Amino acid sequence: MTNTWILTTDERIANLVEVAAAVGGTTTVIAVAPSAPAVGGVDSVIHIPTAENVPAEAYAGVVAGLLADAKGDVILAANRPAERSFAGAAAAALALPVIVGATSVSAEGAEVARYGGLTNETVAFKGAVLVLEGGAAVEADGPAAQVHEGTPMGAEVVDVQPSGSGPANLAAARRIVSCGRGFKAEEDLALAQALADALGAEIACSRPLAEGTAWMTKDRYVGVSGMRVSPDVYVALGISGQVQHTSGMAGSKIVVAVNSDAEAPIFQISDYGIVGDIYDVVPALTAALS
Ligand SMILES: Cc1cc2nc3c(=O)[nH]c(=O)nc-3n(C[C@H](O)[C@H](O)[C@H](O)COP(=O)(O)OP(=O)(O)OC[C@H]3O[C@@H](n4cnc5c(N)ncnc54)[C@H](O)[C@@H]3O)c2cc1C
Repeated sequence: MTNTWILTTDERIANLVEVAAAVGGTTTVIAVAPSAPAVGGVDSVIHIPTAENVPAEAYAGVVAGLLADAKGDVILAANRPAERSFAGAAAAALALPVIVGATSVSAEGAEVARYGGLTNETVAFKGAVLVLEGGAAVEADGPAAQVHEGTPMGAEVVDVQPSGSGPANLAAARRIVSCGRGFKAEEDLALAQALADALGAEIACSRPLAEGTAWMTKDRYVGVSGMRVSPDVYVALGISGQVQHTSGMAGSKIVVAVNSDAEAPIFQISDYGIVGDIYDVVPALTAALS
């Protein structure tokens, strides 16, 4: 029987627990954190305690060591920086493939988005490491954690510089206001933030605003190489709607787009479209919602 392992640094793994249920067998969480997170809906939790000022990534080898007998199993890692390190270490130790961008997973294989989400490939495997969005926090009543002590690699946190927008969990967000290259300056993103505040939404962006300008952190860009989101409402501001972006938000229930170009592709997948200048429309929307 194929079993599932979930690699995480916290309890934000609701999507992974759901995937594990689809795989079948037992589900074991390996949690690398200062204290054991409470996670329900799984069979067992192994807690690797982190020492003060040692980054979770430094325990990647310890995580891989715990998975020594898991070659035929399905290993799920949340799509976050430390967890991606665990995924790489596990895949290297077990000589398993790493699969990113799966849209569904079973014990035997996965459907994986290809060509920027234009098509899906069916991948068969006997054991694999999959990097998927973690999702919301799971409910608290889970099994008691077994502690596994391990020696980290020699790495130390010497400085912490919080990003302006703070860590995001877009996969769990019910409402998202997303900004594109229609914004001309970083300070103009305050318009989008005000709308997000009025809507109770998370702020997100297209890739150029995270990879090109670095106006937002990389955990806030949506798309085939960024985050996959499925909120109730996705508001796209000054985003053209290239497939590399829309494949990451296609699961949104309601899409609202504001764009000055009536021919912008984003309107083809929008439930509500406003042809107009974001610098006029966004403050008006915010005022109407406040
Ligand atoms: C391998 C690969 C992977 C990629 N992965 C991703 C990914 O994961 N996510 C992602 O987002 N992109 C990704 N991209 C990039 C993607 O192809 C697009 O270039 C990107 O999504 C465009 O971002 P944008 O819509 O913000 O900008 P643009 O395409 O430049 O669109 C800007 C839009 O703003 C509108 N606009 C301009 N001014 C205003 C105004 N004042 N008011 C209203 N509207 C205005 C314009 O009409 C235009 O439609 C990837 C590309 C490659 C090659």
